[in-house]
Amino acid sequence: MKTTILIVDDIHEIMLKKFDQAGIHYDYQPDISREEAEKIISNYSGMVIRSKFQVDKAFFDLAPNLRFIARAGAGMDNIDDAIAAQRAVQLIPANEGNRDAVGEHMIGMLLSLMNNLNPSDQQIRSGQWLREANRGYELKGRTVGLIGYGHNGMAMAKKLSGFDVTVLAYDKYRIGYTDQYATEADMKKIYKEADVISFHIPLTDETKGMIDVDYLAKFEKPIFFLLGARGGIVQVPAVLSGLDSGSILGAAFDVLPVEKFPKLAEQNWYADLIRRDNVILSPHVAGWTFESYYKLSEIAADKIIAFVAS
Ligand SMILES: O=C(O)CC[C@@H](O)C(=O)O
Repeated sequence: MKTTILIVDDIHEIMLKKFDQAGIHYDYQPDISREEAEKIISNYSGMVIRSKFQVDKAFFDLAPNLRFIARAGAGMDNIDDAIAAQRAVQLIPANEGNRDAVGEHMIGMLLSLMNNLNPSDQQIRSGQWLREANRGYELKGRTVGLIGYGHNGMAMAKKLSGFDVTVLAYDKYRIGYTDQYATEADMKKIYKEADVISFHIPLTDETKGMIDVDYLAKFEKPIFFLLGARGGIVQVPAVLSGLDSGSILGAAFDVLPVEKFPKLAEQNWYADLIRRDNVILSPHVAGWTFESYYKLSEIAADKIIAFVAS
């Protein structure tokens, strides 16, 4: 079957240009609904997605000719990878495309938390000039624990290298590496030494809800907590308890277990989360820059072209 790709989400035109140059056929249908995609997917050998819909067993059953699914993004949690493996459908992520964006965003959130930028900005807008209440903390000399050391974790470590911090990285799947930006560590060392923790791991059956009260209780020092991976890995009430007890000094969430309104506002932890000055939130945009929009599409296109040629 000739390679024909269905692109079901909004991508940068660089991808289409690259496919044109490589002579690859595609249908660019960024507004297609899942129902419409289900009707036509059997005609395609490849698919490009972002976060639009879950590619589950029901969808795979309608796609007997599919050889690959590429994601113009990093996380592949909206694809059933077990079914993909069973059906020999290659999954192609493009995580190199937004790692810089995520690293910069998470460091921005951290610096903002450590220097009270959000509350002080709001205070000035409401006529309050409070200096002592806004005394900040410095990052220099602290230890940052990275949990997950793939593309995103490594980009974060590299960006932290100018801050005079110690970076400890734990990755269950990368034992025995060394690089100039982070020191490999087990979780025991991170629990003991980290002042800041940042998660760079995917959402899987194993990681779902893993950041709970017991997990957070293992950290021996008060920590700043950063989450820019997937909201599904955290139990938000556990972080709120840590903020109450002082074992968490501040928390930054670019992702939440439930995203978008109105569902987010219906969560029983939402009101408690948003009332706090030492919490900073962004709407799943850490990897969402003008530059990453281009790079994600460019990298996904290059990987698809290489896969098709192989
Ligand atoms: O495309 C998106 O909406 C998600 C972006 C990001 O979380 C990713 O997995 O690359």
